Amino acid sequence: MAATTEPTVDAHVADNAASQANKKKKAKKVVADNTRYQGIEEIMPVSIRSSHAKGRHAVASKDLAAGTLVAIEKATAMIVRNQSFVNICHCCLGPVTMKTQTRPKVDAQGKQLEGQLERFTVPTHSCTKCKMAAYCSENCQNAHAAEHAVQCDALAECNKIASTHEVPLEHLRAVLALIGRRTVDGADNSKQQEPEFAAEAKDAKPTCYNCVSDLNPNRHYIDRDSLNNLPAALKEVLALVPGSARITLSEAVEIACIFNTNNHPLMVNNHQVLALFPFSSLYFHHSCNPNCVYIGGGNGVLYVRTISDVPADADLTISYVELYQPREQRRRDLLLTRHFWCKCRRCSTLLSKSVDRFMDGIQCAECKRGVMIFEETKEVQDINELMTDISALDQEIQGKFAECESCPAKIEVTKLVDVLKAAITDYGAAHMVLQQQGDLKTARHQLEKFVHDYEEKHVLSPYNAYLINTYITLARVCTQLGDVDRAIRYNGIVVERMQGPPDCNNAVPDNYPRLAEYNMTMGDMCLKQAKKKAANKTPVGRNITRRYLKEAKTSLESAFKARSVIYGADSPRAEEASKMLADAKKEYDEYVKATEKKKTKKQQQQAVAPAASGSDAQAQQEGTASA
Ligand SMILES: C[S@+](CC[C@H](N)C(=O)[O-])C[C@H]1O[C@@H](n2cnc3c(N)ncnc32)[C@H](O)[C@@H]1O
Repeated sequence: MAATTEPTVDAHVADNAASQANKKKKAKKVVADNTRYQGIEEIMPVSIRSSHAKGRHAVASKDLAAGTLVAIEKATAMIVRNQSFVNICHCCLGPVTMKTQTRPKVDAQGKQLEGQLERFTVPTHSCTKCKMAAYCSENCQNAHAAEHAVQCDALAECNKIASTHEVPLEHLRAVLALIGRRTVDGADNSKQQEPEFAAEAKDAKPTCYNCVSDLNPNRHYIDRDSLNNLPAALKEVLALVPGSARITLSEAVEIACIFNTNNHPLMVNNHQVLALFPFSSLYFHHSCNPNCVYIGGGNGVLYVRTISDVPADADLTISYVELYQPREQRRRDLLLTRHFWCKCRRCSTLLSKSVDRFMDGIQCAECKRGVMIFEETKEVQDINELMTDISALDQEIQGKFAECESCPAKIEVTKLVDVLKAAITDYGAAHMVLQQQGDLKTARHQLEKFVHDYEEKHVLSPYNAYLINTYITLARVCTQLGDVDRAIRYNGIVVERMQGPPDCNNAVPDNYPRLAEYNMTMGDMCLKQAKKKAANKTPVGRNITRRYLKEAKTSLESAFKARSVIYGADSPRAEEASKMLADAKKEYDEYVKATEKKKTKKQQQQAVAPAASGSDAQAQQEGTASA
């Protein structure tokens, strides 16, 4: 991979087509070599395998309990996303502090306004030359210096180059970040490197640059416009990289596609980071019913943990997309972002036999119980085809009927598709009010109307993903509007339905991170609301308080269990859930005790009262008698 003579952009595009075709042919014959990655087997309970059918993949080396750590990997390269650019450190992802400065004020034409100054904020530590890297401290800036030095001149021009060639800025930044890694690894001196695996995050070293070329760029799936413009943009970028660190244009395009296809988004304090973890991307395949999760820690470290018990030899899988979506939506998301058509077991099962039918389906207008679905069979091979060939679906459904699974009713598939299309349009319109106008009250009204039109009128299955996603938004909107009782009700619907119908429930896996967070929110809201409602001493008030406290306990118990599995029993997130659970239990026990005490006192009084009135009567009688 050493620097060689630069090919022209056109030659590069032609080369690509040929090398892609060759690679496709080769891929069928060659079983990948795992040697470079075998070190992981010594420290983690995984076996790494390679086969014609699955390519490289990881399996459990023994029976694993839910919550077992199966990999720790530090990113080869990461980029803080454009919108969070100055918020988190480009070295360790810690928070960046800002300082205020002043500068001469200018008018709309850029003319300096005499004697007028304006204040603006900049990161306390940043590269003053390119202004494209922010840090949390001087230490981090120094630690990143060698990696940054080879990128600095190019980063300074990146914005301009990206907009001239109409390519995403992040594609260019990703290539530069990888060039930075390659330099500090010493790969520019053709040094052979091996990935070093660690059992603890503190010992993890970034996976070396050389492993990047093992990843699949899935170039034929990337949208043609950005792929066509990329070589010219990267050519300009490479010209600004110091000669010793420079790579060939072909290699730059290849690693841009690899980063684009294989990066994992990490959320760090609500800021998004894109990071490349070659080992995890290579060996943990995607499944829509995964048995592992990946969790991004600070410092660009990725943890992979089992979320269910996994028997020895079973494939270890993670999900690259949001799971509570209709199957076709998940597949399209994967095609757009990861550039492959999902063939996991869940997606390969007939829709009519899968829990997916509820998320996709409409409700039978006759019996108002059964779901009706359209069994879509067409595999989309190419993203460009997906964008352009909308008539394919129309042709496929002509003259077909969908049957109700509970009664003999049938409808034309074209009508079923019309219902779904209308639901998607209305769903989009209701959410648009929120996004564009930010008007919470109107948005709530629209979202509740969607629920009324599609659930209460029995149009969509109650488990349909558009309905659940509407409840998710409604819970958030009601919280913002201060209607906590309603927010609790909507959040409760989400928690209950997200697991799928009772007799068919693995719409999301056990210990699914999003579900854990909805349980956490539920527990938090119920606990706070119960404390407020406790002031209401009427029987109704007491009932509500007790119900909320009970709900808080149940939700927090689930959240604590799930967070311990997902993040580890000693993680700060599990600890937070444990503290809240202890608080909920204490509040519940004390409330029950206090109300029981009151009840007993009242009962005693009531028990004494008839006796007292009895003796009064007797006394009266006696009195009368004595009188
Ligand atoms: C780089 S990794 C896996 C490594 C791959 N097995 C190999 O040896 O090159 C991700 C790639 O595996 C394939 N893949 C993973 N999960 C898949 C799934 N559920 N359905 C179809 N292909 C999948 C896709 O081609 C994807 O781009």
